[in-house]
Amino acid sequence: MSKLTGGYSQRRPVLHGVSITVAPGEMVGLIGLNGAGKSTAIKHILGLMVPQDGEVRVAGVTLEENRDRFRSSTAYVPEQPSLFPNLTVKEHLQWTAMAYNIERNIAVARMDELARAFRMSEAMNALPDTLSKGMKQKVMLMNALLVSPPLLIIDEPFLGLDPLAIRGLLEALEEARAKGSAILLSSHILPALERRANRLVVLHRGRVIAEGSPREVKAQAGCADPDSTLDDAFEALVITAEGGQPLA
Ligand SMILES: Nc1ncnc2c1ncn2[C@@H]1O[C@H](COP(=O)(O)OP(=O)(O)OP(=O)(O)O)[C@@H](O)[C@H]1O
Repeated sequence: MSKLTGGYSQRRPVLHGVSITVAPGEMVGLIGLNGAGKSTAIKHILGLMVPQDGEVRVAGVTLEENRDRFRSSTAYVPEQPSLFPNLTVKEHLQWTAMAYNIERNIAVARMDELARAFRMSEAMNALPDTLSKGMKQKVMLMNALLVSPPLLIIDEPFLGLDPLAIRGLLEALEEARAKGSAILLSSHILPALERRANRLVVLHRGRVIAEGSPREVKAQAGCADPDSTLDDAFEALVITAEGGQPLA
């Protein structure tokens, strides 16, 4: 998105001239306090909200220029899993494979790989109601990774996942990234982003207050100490943006 201003009312925009770029083969972490504007930015990128100013381009096109290309180039995993109650895990994946015209052999091999990566092999014939919260989230992630679209947007993927699932997810994302997917990850779990994201965008009150590699963001925050963490840097950036006031 480029110089985007937008929100829920014309009079009080939530985003003010926000630019976020995610290049193919790049994993970008979107971070910010509750209410900073992350979900609003994601809704604009998905074409669910109309910008007041600026534009969103996905795979080179705006929604108005090419609706099909814009929409089919993105897979989105929301924070709250939403699954079909009457479809098993495997049927969800088969349905996705069909909807996205993935060749049968490739889909079957990929489903096996994903089931192993997320330790879901034994749950493939289960219905959503019988799965734990984290397992439902895994099904959402497996569906998105099966499609492996040009742009993958994931909202707070780590909550509810056990440590091995987080590792499985990060490895699967790394693989998607290496194959050329652009990945935008919105999360409050900064250590995972610090280790894995190529770039970070820090949003505060609807504005980008820092951007760059984790190391660059720490430098922008004035965190010179090599032991300082991204959490330290984030706190320093927000305090500076608030004019030096301690956070309430
Ligand atoms: N449907 C809505 N109608 C009106 N205002 C909204 C709506 N959704 C969010 N907002 C407002 O927009 C601002 C940004 O909210 P947003 O959900 O984008 O934040 P966020 O960074 O995703 O926060 P969180 O980390 O809590 O998910 C907040 O001030 C919020 O109150």
